[in-house]
This record gives sequence, C-alpha cells and structure tokens, in this order.
Amino acid sequence: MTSSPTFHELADRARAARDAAAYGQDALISCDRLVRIFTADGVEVQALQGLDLLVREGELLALVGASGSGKSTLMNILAGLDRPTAGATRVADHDLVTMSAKERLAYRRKTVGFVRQQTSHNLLPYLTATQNVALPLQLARAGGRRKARADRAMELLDLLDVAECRDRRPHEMSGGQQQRVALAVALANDPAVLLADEPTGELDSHTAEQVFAAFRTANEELGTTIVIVTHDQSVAGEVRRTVAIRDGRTATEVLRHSEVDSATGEENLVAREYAMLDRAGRLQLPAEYTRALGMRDRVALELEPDHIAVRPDDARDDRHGPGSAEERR
Ligand SMILES: Nc1ncnc2c1ncn2[C@@H]1O[C@H](COP(=O)(O)OP(=O)(O)OP(=O)(O)O)[C@@H](O)[C@H]1O
Repeated sequence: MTSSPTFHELADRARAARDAAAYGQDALISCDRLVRIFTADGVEVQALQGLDLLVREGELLALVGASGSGKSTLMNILAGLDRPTAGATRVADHDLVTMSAKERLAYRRKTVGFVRQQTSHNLLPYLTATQNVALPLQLARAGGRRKARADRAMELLDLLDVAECRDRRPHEMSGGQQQRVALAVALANDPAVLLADEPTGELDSHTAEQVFAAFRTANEELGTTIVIVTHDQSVAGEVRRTVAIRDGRTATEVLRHSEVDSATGEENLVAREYAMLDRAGRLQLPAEYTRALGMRDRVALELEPDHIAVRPDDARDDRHGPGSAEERR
C-alpha cells in the first residue's frame, strides 16, 4: 500500500509544477492540441484532431503521413494561410490564432517562407530568377535599394547552386532549377521558418536529391529552421527528425544520429523510433506493431521499474471480458 504524501512532498510537487516550463516555451514552433474542422456539403471533416508538435530553432524536420492525414492543413496554418478551429499555435513568438489581418500579412512576408510542390506556383512567369528573388524584399520594404536587392538575390542563387539561372525566366529553367530558385525566393527575407509542402513531388529522384541538398544547405549555412512535408523516403530518411502524422495527430517520430563504428571507423546514421505521449497520457502505437501482435480494442499494461509493457489482451474470453460475472461482482 502506498503511504500518503507528507506536507513537504506536496509542497515540493506544487513548486515543481509551478516552475515547470510552459508547454513549448523554448520551441520556435509550437502546436498545442490543434484542431481543424472543415465543413463541406454539411459533412464535417476533422483534419487535425488535437495535434501537438514542438520544433526547436535550427531543426530540419520531415513530416510524413498517408494522404489525408492532415499534413497540408498543418502547413497552411503554420504559413498563416488558415486558422485552427481550436488549440494554440505559436511561431517565432507570433500567436497564429489571435493575430490581426495586418499582422498576418507581415508574418507571411517576413517570418515564414513557403515552397509548394507545383513548380509553376512558386515563381512569377514573367520575371527572371533575380527579379523573382528580389520581389519579396521589395514587398517587405527590406533589402535596401535595387542594387542591394539584386546583390542579395545573387548571393542566394549562388548559395543554392543556380547562379546560372539569374537572367532566365521560369520556362527557361528545369523543374529542379525552378524549385531551387523558389527556395531562394522563400529565403529572401531571411525567414525564421521555412515550410515546404512536397517540394520534390514533381521531380525525378536525381533532381529531387539536388533540390533536397539545397534545403540542407539553407539549414546548415543560414541556420534556417525547416519543415518539409514529403512522401519521398530518401528525403525522410536523411533528416535527423521525421515526424509521422496519422489521423490528424502526431503519431510517431524517428530520430537519427551519427555513430562511429569502433571497428571500421565508419560513420553511420542510426535511427530510432519513438511514439508521442500527449499531455493526457495518450499514445498512438504504430499500426504495423499492433497488427503484428493482433492487438486491438484493449491491451494489457504492466508498469515495470524502467518501462511500461504493453501486451495483447490476455483476458479476452467470456470469463474476464467486460460485463463478465467476475467484473460485475
Ligand atoms: N478546404 C477543405 N474543405 C474540406 N475538407 C478539407 C479541406 N482541406 C482538407 N480537407 C480534408 O482534411 C483532411 C486532411 O487533408 P490534408 O490536405 O491536410 O491531408 P494531407 O495529409 O496533406 O494529404 P495529401 O498527402 O494527399 O496532400 C482530408 O480528409 C481532406 O479531405
């Protein structure tokens, strides 16, 4: 039997709860129980169902998930293009729920950059690469005079390895070049966060690799925090953190770190899968795991000294089932 806590223990617990950092305090992006409900033809679709996500400054993170799991909905909210139905979300100290229309416009121009899947949606067709990159600087009234803006544009095109496209219009560039120029446009105002929704979705694998390398360069050289939605396994497998969304919630995460093999001296990327535990204690187990063990509806739990064991329901028969004679007693 557990003894009742002493007065001092209770006082310590109260102090610890008070001093505990508020959720997401240190994060650059924080999504707290985000809900987004769409109503189409009288039917409600819950695109986000209490999604929690924290992203630290400087991270390069991949978001993966089946079609319809809520990835684009989340990206549109983070980009300031849409509002959640409920929940809280902050990006670089901007509260995306209470923001006024004017603040929202400034947020979209200065705080976030966005790269879309469709190459044709990212660039203005009648402007050259340099002019496309200089435009957001002009709109944000940043970047100084015309010459200074052109210099900044050239610097970015150079960094992303598309300097040769400086005087070309989009139709004179390949799909991969267009996406790298689009990345330069999105980075022009030095955004705190760069969002990309399937930026390599229309490209062949070799070109996709080059475009992804440009994202990595932006992250490493400019320190930009990047969130990329992708179906591309080679992208998802190369970042340090991949977050999987399922049914409008963050379900699992894969974290990767380098380890040096002591025998060969070779550096390998080691991956480990984690499940997300929300503040209500809810956990989503990967479907492959529960299917493999035939788990559904109810599972057996055991608290061990250093872990919690989750096992198939061993009482799934009439004697012990819900409403059984034993339970009713
Ligand atoms: N404007 C809208 N009106 C009604 N339903 C919507 C709207 N936008 C999204 N949905 C629905 O919300 C759910 C999540 O959609 P979302 O586009 O976020 O998924 P996704 O994970 O990005 O999918 P995909 O990988 O196919 O792009 C889907 O069921 C979708 O049909």
